[in-house]
Amino acid sequence: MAALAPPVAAVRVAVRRMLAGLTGDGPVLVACSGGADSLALAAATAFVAPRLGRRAGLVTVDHGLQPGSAERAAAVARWAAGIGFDPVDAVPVTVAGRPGGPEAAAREARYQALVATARRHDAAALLLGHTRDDQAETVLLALARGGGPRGLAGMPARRELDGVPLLRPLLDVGRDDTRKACAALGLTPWEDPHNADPAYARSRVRADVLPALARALGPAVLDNLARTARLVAADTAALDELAAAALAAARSPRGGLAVDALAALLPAVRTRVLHAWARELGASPAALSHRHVTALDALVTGWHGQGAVHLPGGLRVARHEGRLVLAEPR
Ligand SMILES: Nc1ncnc2c1ncn2[C@@H]1O[C@H](COP(=O)(O)OP(=O)(O)OP(=O)(O)O)[C@@H](O)[C@H]1O
Repeated sequence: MAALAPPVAAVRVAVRRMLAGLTGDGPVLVACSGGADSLALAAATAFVAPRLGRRAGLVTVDHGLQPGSAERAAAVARWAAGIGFDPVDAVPVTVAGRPGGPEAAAREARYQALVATARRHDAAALLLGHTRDDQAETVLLALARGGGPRGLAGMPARRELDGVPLLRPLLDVGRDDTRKACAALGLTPWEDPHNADPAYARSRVRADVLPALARALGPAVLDNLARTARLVAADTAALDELAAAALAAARSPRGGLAVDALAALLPAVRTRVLHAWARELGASPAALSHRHVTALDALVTGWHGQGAVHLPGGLRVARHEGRLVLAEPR
């Protein structure tokens, strides 16, 4: 018997690690575009899941944005059914008419369809094919955009979306390995033209910035960026927990938050408390910026009788009798 190619083994090990601790009886569902990352993930899951006593399903989304996209989705679904995935779904979505740019709209439509499919099948988890390279790109983009620790924490290996556990087993596997794994298994990945389109910041990071960094600083750069994300994610989770407890303790029985309690907090905890509270009041997370939180913070730490702070969604927060309170809309 031919020896197992190391990249194939690396992807299988990563998937086995992630699935080993999974609870729930339903199938695991691989989100597969047909690209090298999710194709390698799918092939590994088809091998590993049954050996762990789990059913493996696959879902592919047709964004309908390129000629031939329906055929691509159908080809992925045929391949999946042929190697034993069950259930297999090819789900068409409508991207036009959603808010945000085309990339954000496609992403939103994709996640909605993926999660809806996972719920329909009572899936134990939805598996995504993001790799260490994707993580490194995410961290660099967040750094360049001033995203703060939450951005630098990158993509989590596990999180829940609408009750569905989203898992990213390949965050420690390089894109090189997913390509090599596909080649070793005789699989031909679909090349998404968007991935090479210089109109997208992520494509430019992928094609120009990361290779330049690796040339200048050595190939460990990718690993180091991904490790940075893990370290920051752990710190961020700890700060979030402290902030949740501090928010509960700062609530005033008369409504709003007590300024004294807020003033006693460390700045990193206080800004998180204010951010969480503003979201609770109804400010949309996407529109809530550093500037808004800084203005709220000034009501606590730089008080000089200033007026109410305006938050997204027409909300106004004022300092009143030692509390931060939601002011009446004008
Ligand atoms: N059309 C799709 N249908 C199903 N899942 C998708 C689709 N597009 C992306 N995904 C899932 O989201 C993950 C990230 O996709 P994205 O396009 O951001 O990265 P990528 O590196 O190009 O991944 P891939 O090589 O697998 O296409 C994919 O690995 C896959 O799990």
